[in-house]
Amino acid sequence: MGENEPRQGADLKTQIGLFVEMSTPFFKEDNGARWLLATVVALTLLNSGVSVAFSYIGRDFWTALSNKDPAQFNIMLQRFLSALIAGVPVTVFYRFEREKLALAWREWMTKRVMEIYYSGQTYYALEASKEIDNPDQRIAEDVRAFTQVSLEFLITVLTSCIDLASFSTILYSIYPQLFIAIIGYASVGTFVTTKLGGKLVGLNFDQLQTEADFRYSLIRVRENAESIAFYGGVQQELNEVQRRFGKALDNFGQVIRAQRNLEFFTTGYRYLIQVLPGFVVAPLFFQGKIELGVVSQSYGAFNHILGDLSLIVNQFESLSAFSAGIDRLGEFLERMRGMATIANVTDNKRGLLAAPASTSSSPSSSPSSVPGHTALDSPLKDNLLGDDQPEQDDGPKEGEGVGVLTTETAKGARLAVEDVSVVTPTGGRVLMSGLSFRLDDSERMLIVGESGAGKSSLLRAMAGLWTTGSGKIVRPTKEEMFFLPQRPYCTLGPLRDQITYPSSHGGAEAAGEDGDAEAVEGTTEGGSVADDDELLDLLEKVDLGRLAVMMGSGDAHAGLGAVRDWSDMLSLGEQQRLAFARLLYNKPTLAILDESTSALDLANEERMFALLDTLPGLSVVSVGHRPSLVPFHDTKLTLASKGFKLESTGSNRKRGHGTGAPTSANVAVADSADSSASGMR
Ligand SMILES: Nc1ncnc2c1ncn2[C@@H]1O[C@H](COP(=O)(O)OP(=O)(O)OP(=O)(O)O)[C@@H](O)[C@H]1O
Repeated sequence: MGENEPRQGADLKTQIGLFVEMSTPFFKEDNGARWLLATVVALTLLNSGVSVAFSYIGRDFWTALSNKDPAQFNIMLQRFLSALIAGVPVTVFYRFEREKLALAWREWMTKRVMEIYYSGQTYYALEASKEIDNPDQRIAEDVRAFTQVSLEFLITVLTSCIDLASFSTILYSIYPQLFIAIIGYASVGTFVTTKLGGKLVGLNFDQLQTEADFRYSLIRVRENAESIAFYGGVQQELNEVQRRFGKALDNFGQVIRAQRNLEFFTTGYRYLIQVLPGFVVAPLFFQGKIELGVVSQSYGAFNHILGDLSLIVNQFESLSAFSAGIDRLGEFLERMRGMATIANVTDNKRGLLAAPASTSSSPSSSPSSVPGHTALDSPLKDNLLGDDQPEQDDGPKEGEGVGVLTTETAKGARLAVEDVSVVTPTGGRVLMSGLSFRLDDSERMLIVGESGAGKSSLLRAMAGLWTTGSGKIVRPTKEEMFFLPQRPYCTLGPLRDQITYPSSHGGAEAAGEDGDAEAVEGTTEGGSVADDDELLDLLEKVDLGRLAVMMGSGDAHAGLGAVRDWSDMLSLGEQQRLAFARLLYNKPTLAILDESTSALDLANEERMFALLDTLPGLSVVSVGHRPSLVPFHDTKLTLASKGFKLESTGSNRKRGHGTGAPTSANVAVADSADSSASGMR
């Protein structure tokens, strides 16, 4: 995860703007939220009333006691009990409704941020751009802190306003000059505190980041434990984890030093309050114009008001942590909003938290939200391209501005690559240019070439993940296309989900995924919409039938509901075979396979390719190094540093549908490619 340069917090005006932009949409969009807020405000007022009532009742109670007045004492006792009956529910509900609002706000905001993050290919683009560190922490932690602290702050401000209104009147009536003195004192205090403590905002920002980086390094070791153990690389990992921990500690050292410096002022500020009112009203007292009781009353009022006016001085440390959180969240949302993938589907004027039009439903139900089966309709041009980069008609050359590789989807289409150049999104390296070919119904093409030649990158362009370059790619809709990435991916959830992924109807509900701990390890109930027999049949086909039996302790149907860490448990080859079962289940018309049999023995490889024949009309583009792959394909595209070459493999494989040899279109392209294979790198 990227480790950004230490940064300064945004200025106050920007922060206030960000705060308003991030805090208002919940209350604008959700009627229930407005009611809840109104209830909380009303209960805050009532709660203040309860405190005042108790203070008066307490005063009279003690007066009756000291006056030895039993009748008055009994009356006060009754009043106290009545106030207790009325006051307790107010105080309890005041707290409960506040927590309820905080919970509802967090739920709304976290869901909205996740919708934005998972819409289109934002999560992928953000990861590729490396510009935002630890999005996980921003979604999980920063949103929670934002909603909670905002609410606390709102309540504090509200209570302070009520307090201020009541005690200002008292103080002003005692001595107007004292009132003016208090305003001046609080203003100077606030100004000096913000100046002295300004550094804390940036330091708190860095603290959040360094802590997240440290946590990420620990998670990486856990996730790659086996590889690290094989390499014996634990010392190096430990060094890195310690380095990151050291950075977090160093920064925290700076935080406490900045806090210490600030406290020299704030502590003095607080002590001075003890003599300041006396200093102002003493002349009046010495002249006999006021009594000692008035001096003591003015002290009480002064302290109340100063407490209210000194919110910033007293709360600066927590406010600075809060403002660092605003910064991180604002940066995250702004970066996502800046991406074409979001900008295309939303109205930018509606603000940072506007819902992406493409994800009105929950992110998990959208196939575009998950790796492995990519959304193909929203290219990431701004993110992967940067702003103001010119479009090019001709193939780009090294060092030139980067153009846009356009992609078109057409239902029922296969694949047409028209004069395509692919450029790396960072560094602008031209991987290939002037590439054209067409893949028809049932045709299969193998892409080969030296490591780093750009094979996977061409697949990324076909999937719409990379749009840097030029030319046009026509492909089927995302539902008709299936992509098996180089690294097999196993989703969290039961075995059933591993086969149906990314179709969401396979078993998320069946696995009881509403947050129960059972989803981590164990066996879940069946009851999926998907036909379990069909799923077991698919497992048999890819030679994984015993897996379900084993997981279900002899009952294969029960085994489909077993939840394990599949990526960890299954061998690479087993995961690759599982991916083929997934492909068969999803029945695409175009399959894109990136070295998807690299971990299989030759017999299993043949078996997997034979399974592809069972999907009628399926066209395949695969990438692979092994010569054994050639007979399973009709054409071969060779990518090399000097150019590319497209040729027939001469395979006489039996097709499910279509002709037995490369089409005339392909042959024509192959010829021209042969003669003009140039313009690369
Ligand atoms: N996000 C990126 N930004 C810049 N360069 C990248 C990025 N991703 C990959 N590259 C570079 O692009 C080149 C082509 O990578 P690609 O993964 O397409 O190679 P490949 O032909 O599939 O290699 P292999 O056979 O080793 O998998 C490599 O030099 C790689 O370092």
